[in-house]
Amino acid sequence: MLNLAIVGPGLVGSEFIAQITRAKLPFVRIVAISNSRRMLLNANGLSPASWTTDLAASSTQTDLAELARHTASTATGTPGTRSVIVDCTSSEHVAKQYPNWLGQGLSIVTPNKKAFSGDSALWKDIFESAKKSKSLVYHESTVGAGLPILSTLKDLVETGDSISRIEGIFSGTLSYLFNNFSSPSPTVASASFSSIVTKAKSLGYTEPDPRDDLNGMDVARKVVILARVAGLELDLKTLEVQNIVPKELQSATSAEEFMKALPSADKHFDALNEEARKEGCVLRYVGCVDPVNGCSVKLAKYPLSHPFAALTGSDNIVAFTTSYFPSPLIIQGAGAGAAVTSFGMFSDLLKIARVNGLC
Ligand SMILES: NC(=O)C1=CN([C@@H]2O[C@H](COP(=O)(O)OP(=O)(O)OC[C@H]3O[C@@H](n4cnc5c(N)ncnc54)[C@H](OP(=O)(O)O)[C@@H]3O)[C@@H](O)[C@H]2O)C=CC1
Ligand SMILES: N[C@@H](CC=O)C(=O)O
Ligand code: NA
Repeated sequence: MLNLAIVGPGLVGSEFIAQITRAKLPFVRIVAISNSRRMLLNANGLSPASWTTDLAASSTQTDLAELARHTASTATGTPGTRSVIVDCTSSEHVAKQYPNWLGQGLSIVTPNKKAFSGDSALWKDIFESAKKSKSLVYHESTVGAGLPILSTLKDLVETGDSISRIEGIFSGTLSYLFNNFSSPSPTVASASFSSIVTKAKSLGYTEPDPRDDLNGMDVARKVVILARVAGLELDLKTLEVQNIVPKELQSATSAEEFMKALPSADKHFDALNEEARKEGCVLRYVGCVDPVNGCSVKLAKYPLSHPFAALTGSDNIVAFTTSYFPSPLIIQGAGAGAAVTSFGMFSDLLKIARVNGLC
């Protein structure tokens, strides 16, 4: 069996529960669900049909240490059973628990970027703890949502390839935003910048706080994760990141206040777009990992003939230039949204099931 604790059943977490419920896998059971306030624990399995109302009615306050103890204990003394915490939050506090959880024999599946892009000491602790306790950590959805970007990179590295450059559009939100706002087609009249951000939020592409997308930090975190999986030492603190939020909006005290004020920046973005258009280019927000020339995260102009200019929807695109692939290996597709993100987490879960001989 795989006994799951779902931490953070928000947009992505509830879609994940829906996907595993639809799949009716006989070896998967949810033994805990917790949001930031309440939790449900049941070693025999929670009801996937009524978890929303059950959680809302629960009088048990969230206690992550108790949740971990409970979840780990459901596998104790039961050969062939593994307990997995599925962290669907964007919380740094939750991410900091991973080394301890892994040490208790719990495995981790997560789309939360915080643990892998934060302090490099946390990265080391996580993987050392996992190795020591033979626990598993999978985080495919932290880069390009469900697109097989990290598994491909890991395979390249582990088969002895040498990475020359990883370049791409890694934000579903910024892809959707600039594909619509800065279209290569002269006949497409773009909607206002602020209204496209609002649409991206309603489609579930943005971070819980859309400022984390627009300030470049979401892409920066992905670039750090890619660099580290490629074997480089990179830290958020030393990476140059272009924040596209105009200065006067940077002091907004909440996401709501920021979204309300965003239309005042529309003229600024219109001017940037017009400047690119006059040069025969479009605007795209791009991340790059380059072991020799350095890593970067910035808004840049691309000619209409460039593959980045032809992107549509919330697509991500990544080009790996390596010794094996001097003509780059390219992965492209929807890179944000609850369905594709959960797909990536579900595939990670199946990897754990395979290691355990369950499928
Ligand atoms: N949307 C996308 O396309 C993608 C998202 N991701 C990542 O997926 C993750 C989830 O995003 P999303 O579903 O949009 O986020 P939501 O804001 O919808 O959900 C977050 C959930 O986390 C819970 N939570 C927050 N802090 C804690 C805590 N300390 N303890 C327990 N639960 C907590 C919240 O509980 P409460 O309701 O009580 O606050 C809520 O249930 C993020 O890390 C995001 O970066 C990754 C790839 C793509
Ligand atoms: N907000 C992110 C979600 C996935 O990581 C994005 O837009 O790509
Ligand atoms: Na991915």
